[in-house]
Amino acid sequence: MSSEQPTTRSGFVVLAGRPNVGKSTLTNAIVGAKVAIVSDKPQTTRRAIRGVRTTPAHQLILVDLPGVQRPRDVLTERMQGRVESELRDADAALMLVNAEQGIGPGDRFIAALLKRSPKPVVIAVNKIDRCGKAETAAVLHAADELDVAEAIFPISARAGRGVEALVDHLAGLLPEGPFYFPPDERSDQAEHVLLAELVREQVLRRTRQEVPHAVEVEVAEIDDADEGLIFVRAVAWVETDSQKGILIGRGGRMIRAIGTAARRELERELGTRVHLDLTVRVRKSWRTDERLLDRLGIE
Ligand SMILES: Nc1nc2c(ncn2[C@@H]2O[C@H](COP(=O)(O)OP(=O)(O)OP(=O)(O)O)[C@@H](O)[C@H]2O)c(=O)[nH]1
Repeated sequence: MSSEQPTTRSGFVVLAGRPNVGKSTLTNAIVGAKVAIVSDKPQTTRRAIRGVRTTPAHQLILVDLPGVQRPRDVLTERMQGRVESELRDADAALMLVNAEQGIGPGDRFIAALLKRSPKPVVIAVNKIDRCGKAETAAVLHAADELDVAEAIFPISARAGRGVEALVDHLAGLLPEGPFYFPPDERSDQAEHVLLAELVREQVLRRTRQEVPHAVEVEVAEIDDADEGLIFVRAVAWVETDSQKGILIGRGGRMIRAIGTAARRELERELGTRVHLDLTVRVRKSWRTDERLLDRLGIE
């Protein structure tokens, strides 16, 4: 008779994919909680957010990478560096492609990047809820022709279709070993970063064109000294006075709407009443300000 402990598997899977393919939605579906914000604007994800999924048998840690892009400014250069270093430290890579759009040059660029690493690569073809059978089959075939993946899964991250089969396969790629995080932990994001992301999500929902990408949110203070009420002071940084004007809106209407919606999200997250103090401030070219990027937690 053996008295050995059942073996567990644990490890890191990096998520790569063009902007807007559904990486955040899939992270949330796998983890079973909202750990990454979702928006219909590309390039929403700026940080490598880890979602942690734990079962008795495995712990799968997802590193939700920013949309892979050629370096353009300090911000995207940092993202690029992040992709490469995360790949080095991961056990496998999961490349997400968009079934609705098919395989394009951006996907080929990512596939080439992944091919340079010896780590196993799995492709998930997402948004199959938007496609017919023949269309999905054509994209699965095109994904296979990228010649990078050892397995390909059709999924709908939004509807949860195919996600369990994908997770089972990924779990099998993880090495045997103890868990990195306590079983009830789902993310390693600092609280102020998560709260700032929830505020930024509401900004993204309500703004258009260049404004969404010009905004960064910093949570400067979280004070829970009052019973049953948490005070959160947040600053929305923009790059120009005109962006500030847009964000504040006529008579302050826009910032009030953002603040009200964000406060509800914070209350849901924190499980208590929240007083949100949200101001808009201009910092010319914060994207190239290394010190501010450090303070905002963008590595
Ligand atoms: N129909 C459909 N829409 C989806 C699916 N998965 C994600 N979406 C939508 O696609 C959009 C982008 O999703 P995100 O999860 O924010 O994409 P992302 O890859 O994290 O985006 P970046 O932050 O730009 O890297 C959102 O509007 C999602 O609701 C899916 O399976 N089906």
